[in-house]
Amino acid sequence: MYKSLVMDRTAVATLESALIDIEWFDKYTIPDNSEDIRVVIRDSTVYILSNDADVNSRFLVVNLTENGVFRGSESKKRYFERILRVALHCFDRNVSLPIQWQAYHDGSRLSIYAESIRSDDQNRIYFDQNAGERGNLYAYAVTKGPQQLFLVNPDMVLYNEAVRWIDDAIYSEDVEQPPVGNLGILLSERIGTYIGGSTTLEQWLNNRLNTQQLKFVEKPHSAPVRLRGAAGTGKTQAMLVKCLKDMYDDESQLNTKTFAFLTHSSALAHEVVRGMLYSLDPSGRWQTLRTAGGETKIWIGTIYELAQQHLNYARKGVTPLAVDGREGREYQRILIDSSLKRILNNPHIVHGVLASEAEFLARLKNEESRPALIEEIMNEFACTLDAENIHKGSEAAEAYLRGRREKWQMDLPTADQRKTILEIHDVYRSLLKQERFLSMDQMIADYGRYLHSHEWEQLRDRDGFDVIFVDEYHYFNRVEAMTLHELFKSRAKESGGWPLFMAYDLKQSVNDAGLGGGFERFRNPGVGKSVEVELTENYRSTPQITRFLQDFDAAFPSADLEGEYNTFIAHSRGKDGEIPTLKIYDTNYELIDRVFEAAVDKARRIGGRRVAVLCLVDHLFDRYRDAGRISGKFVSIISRDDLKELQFARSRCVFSMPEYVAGLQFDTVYLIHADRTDLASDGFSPGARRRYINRIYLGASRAQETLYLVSSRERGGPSEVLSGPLENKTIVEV
Ligand SMILES: Nc1ncnc2c1ncn2[C@@H]1O[C@H](COP(=O)(O)OP(=O)(O)OP(=O)(O)O)[C@@H](O)[C@H]1O
Repeated sequence: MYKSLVMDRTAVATLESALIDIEWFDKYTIPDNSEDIRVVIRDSTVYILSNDADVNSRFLVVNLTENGVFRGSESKKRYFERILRVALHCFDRNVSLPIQWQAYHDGSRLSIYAESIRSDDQNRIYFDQNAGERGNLYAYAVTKGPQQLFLVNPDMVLYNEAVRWIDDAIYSEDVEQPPVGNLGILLSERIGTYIGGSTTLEQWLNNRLNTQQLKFVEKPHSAPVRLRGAAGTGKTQAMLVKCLKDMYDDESQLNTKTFAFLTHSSALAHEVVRGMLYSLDPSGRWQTLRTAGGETKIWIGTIYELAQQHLNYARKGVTPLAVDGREGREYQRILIDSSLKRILNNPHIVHGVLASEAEFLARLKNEESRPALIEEIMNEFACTLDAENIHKGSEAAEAYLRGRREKWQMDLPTADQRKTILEIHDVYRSLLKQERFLSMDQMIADYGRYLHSHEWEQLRDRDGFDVIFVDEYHYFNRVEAMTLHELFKSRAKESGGWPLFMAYDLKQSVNDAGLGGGFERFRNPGVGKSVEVELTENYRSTPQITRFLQDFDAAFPSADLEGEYNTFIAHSRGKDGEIPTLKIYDTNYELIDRVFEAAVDKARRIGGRRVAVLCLVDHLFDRYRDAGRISGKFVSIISRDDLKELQFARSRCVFSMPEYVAGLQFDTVYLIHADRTDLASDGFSPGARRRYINRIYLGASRAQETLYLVSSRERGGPSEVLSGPLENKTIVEV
């Protein structure tokens, strides 16, 4: 019924974190308790305006007609979410666009994918970022499949009609009263606001931070600092307090420094980090700050997004393959499986290279242990070959064949075995190429080269940063970590080193990315010798859950990882709660039925986004997600980029795997399938064992109040790693 929608920046930011249902798109109304934003209608345009809007503001204009952005779309909600994010990106410059959206620029025109790359239709949404030549963002069309930007032209008559009444709407007193009934919108908090609570920056600095956190926050910008601490010790919190404090301090002085806050996941940056910043300063002032020279003061996002900004891949028609989500990994697994099969049919390998490697060949051929083997190979590709830019025929390959291997790496004692892995890798790369996919590691390798180019040498003092914070440093592989110091402006170096602040907990990493390049890169991350600050008090979990985590700690291998791996878990600062429990069911079906019954019951009482069922086994996770018996009971998070789904949980619980909810916390966690079978199988190397234990630790440490571990007799009963805690009664069987 309306032809266009017009919103100012603050209204966009408010709606971007709101829960919007499909009904909202019938009327575009806002609840009347929202003090900051209001709706005004003029002709056939809806204006959603905040108190900040004035004639000089920049506006988002959306074409709602039949030829507009929702044309034929079943998923207006998702399209609209993306449009809002593009608007924030365009207005603030410090909000990045996830690389999976494949943003493509041409002059002021921009297009992105309208939906997840998992969806079949390849619709793209089109924008003009300088509509009417006054910096407005006009979302004007959608096409099936990508088209040349200059061929998709905006309807400017509609645009002019939409902006004609802006001034009038801003000063208008006649605000639309919302009808009674379901408006389809709930103005809600970001996920990070829930983690950060309602404590402001000042309160944190005056009386909340503990001594160690304060010590970290007060560190000067003259050397890199590494912040180590177990899960829930307040690493992210301390990093954000420091980031905001340093930014505001600089603003009140010379106001020259620019800051970057990097994480490994785009959604974590956008939902959690920004939400926590909003908690620290609800005015949101930090996001529009500029330096005296007019530069955006803070940039928040992933290193991939920075790489994409600089390399502009979308223009070149190649798609980076994201592997930290379930689908990306599954796809990678299929490619590795095909590559392996091809190699096993290659007589040159089977009868030549592996002629005297009967045992290894049998391992490659064994179909039963294939999934575990593929897992190992995937880790070898990501954390050694791709991370170090090693491939068949390259110079580095020679060193790979003969070099010494670290204990954490896949067990490949002979050159012939490694040669075979290189061959599999080579086939895998050609399969990727056929699909015009680029792995993230290849993208970062290219980015590393770009950062050494003359072009960057010219641009770094304009586009680089003075201070860089890196959360989740344990997810950064060696090559990614090496790009960090190239991102500084050249003036950032003070006497001792560069201001790089990194937080990590190697035990939370479910792959070995953080181990590549040895521990030296933590102590000296290429920008000078780092100073260590260790956090030891757990603020997330109850004393009972913390005691279980301490006990479980003994299951980790130690010694060989030079102290960086070990984090000390001291006591909890939380209130007392129940002792974590272990539940054992006879069959997988019984397990899943009972767990979801209980989880949904709890979700109804305390809210779905506070209850999580986390599965430890990939194939079971996939199977259950499609199982009719629990459908409708959960929202699933199958990649780190799905975090927004949490907001739609309501009375359903969250269903995911530990690695996709890293950085988050839940009141209640059911950690399912901590079964004996997994560690008992032959295919498990020491590395795979460590990663498995990391996964349990990561999952269990998401719980604040209540933790259940759940096993199935069908898969051998409780995992052996639980025997210590069971003996010490830090977990009790019920
Ligand atoms: N000094 C403190 N006093 C009270 N609460 C705190 C303190 N420090 C952190 N917290 C709270 O503890 C919770 C966990 O903090 P945070 O997410 O920063 O931990 P983390 O070390 O980054 O955890 P993880 O590594 O598991 O992601 C948050 O709710 C945070 O606000």
